[in-house]
Amino acid sequence: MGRKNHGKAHGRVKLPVQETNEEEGVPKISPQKRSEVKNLVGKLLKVTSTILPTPNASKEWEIHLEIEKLLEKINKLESDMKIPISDRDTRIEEFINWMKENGAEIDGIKIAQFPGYGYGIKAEKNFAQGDLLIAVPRKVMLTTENVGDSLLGPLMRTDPMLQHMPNVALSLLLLIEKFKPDSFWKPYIAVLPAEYTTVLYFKTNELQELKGSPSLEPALKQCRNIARQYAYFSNLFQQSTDPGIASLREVFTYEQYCWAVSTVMTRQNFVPSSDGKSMLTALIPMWDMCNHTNGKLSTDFNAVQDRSECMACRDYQAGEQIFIFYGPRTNSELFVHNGFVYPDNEHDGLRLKLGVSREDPLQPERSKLLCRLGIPAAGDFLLRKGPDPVDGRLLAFLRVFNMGSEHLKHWLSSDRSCDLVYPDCALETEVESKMWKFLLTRINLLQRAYPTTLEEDCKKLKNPLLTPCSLLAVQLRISEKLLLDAAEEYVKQRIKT
Ligand SMILES: C[S@@+](CC[C@H](N)C(=O)[O-])C[C@H]1O[C@@H](n2cnc3c(N)ncnc32)[C@H](O)[C@@H]1O
Repeated sequence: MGRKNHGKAHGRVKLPVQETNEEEGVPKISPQKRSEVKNLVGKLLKVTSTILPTPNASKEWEIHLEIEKLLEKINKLESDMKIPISDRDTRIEEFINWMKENGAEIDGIKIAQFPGYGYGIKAEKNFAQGDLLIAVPRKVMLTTENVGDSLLGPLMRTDPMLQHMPNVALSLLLLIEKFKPDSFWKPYIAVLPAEYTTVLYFKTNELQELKGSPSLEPALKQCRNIARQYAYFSNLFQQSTDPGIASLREVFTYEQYCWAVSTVMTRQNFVPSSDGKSMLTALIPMWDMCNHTNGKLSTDFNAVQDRSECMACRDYQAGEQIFIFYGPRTNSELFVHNGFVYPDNEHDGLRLKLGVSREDPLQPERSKLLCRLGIPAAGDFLLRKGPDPVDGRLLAFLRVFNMGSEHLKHWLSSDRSCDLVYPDCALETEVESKMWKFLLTRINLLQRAYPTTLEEDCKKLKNPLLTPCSLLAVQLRISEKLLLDAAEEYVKQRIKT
């Protein structure tokens, strides 16, 4: 598909390396600095590959600090390869023309700035729910199907990371296209943000705002994974004798990798492959300018017209911002994977790590009953936002977790054990009361882990000097605390009755 549609844009062309800017190439760094980077990358690979036998937040933080120190040195050395950033604002018209020339249907909408959102899509006429808003032909999408035809093709066929992680492959492809002067996707890449507020862009003091939050651990994991990927590819590119890869080596820095990964993380979608047999990770120009709101998914792939179609998820008046629904994600997930927090999130929830201890003498019985219910004996459970914070899965786990041996025996021999997921299941009062008290203790422990109060956070949010990343961390803390407070109230009511 790629070769047929885009001709030489996908061909194996060597990236030019000159001494000036993004349009012409990237300035080189000295052989001495390159060798220093190589040395630091070796250390980075080692630190990022540390295996912790059990999850340990303070050890994870120590590792993060070590990683940060190495990355700081690497960034300094690689700063010679920095390129000036062009203003995306000045490239919008060219991008819109490119989209239309390539068959996109984008009448009645435009790209505009919205405070607090960056760019977004604005309605220029009225749209009714279900109307077609944006149609993007496959031709302009950047997908993992394009990787095979690119400089990465030979590596893709042998490298396990590229084969198993399509988002990584797409990130590297995006970098290749960014630095290819005649890239077909140049008008698209020119309107992408120059930087992001994903956790990869957080400074140590900004990440510290998450102290006590259950979101700190996944945020640190994300930083560690991306640093490891960078180290892995940096090493690989240094050693490769492939001329295509040698060109990639000249532009590959930690900063550029973070940019590419963050672009893919915050904008990716999935489309069917050209033969319809599998799903591809894809960047969909224009559609990816839409910001998120509560609602229903309203984008689909039209196989007949070979294009992605986005419908209005509600009525829109001319002048309004048009939103889409990204999917049911918690604020913690939006924070770690999408670089924003959505205070009105209907799908918000808080991850509770729960598990039956191997030391528990009743562990075999509990595990057996949980298994019967299709629930793992250890794992992540979600405490939901809203009037009904405990879903059936969590409820059943808590019940089984708090049963005595007689109760377990009863429920293991009962053919009604599936009822344990329902709130109105006729359960022994003793178990019910024990489990609500257990949940209350867990909620209180989480609440006490935060070093600040909700009032202090709300006050901090109003500080005009707060950086965008700190602002997100404080917003996340607030949404977590509000959720915990509401869940605490709910559980206290259950204990009373
Ligand atoms: C797919 S892009 C949307 C276009 C983006 N605003 C831009 O300027 O290119 C997703 C990014 O938009 C921002 N975003 C999307 N929905 C948002 C929301 N409801 N509130 C705040 N930021 C949002 C976040 O920065 C997110 O990473």
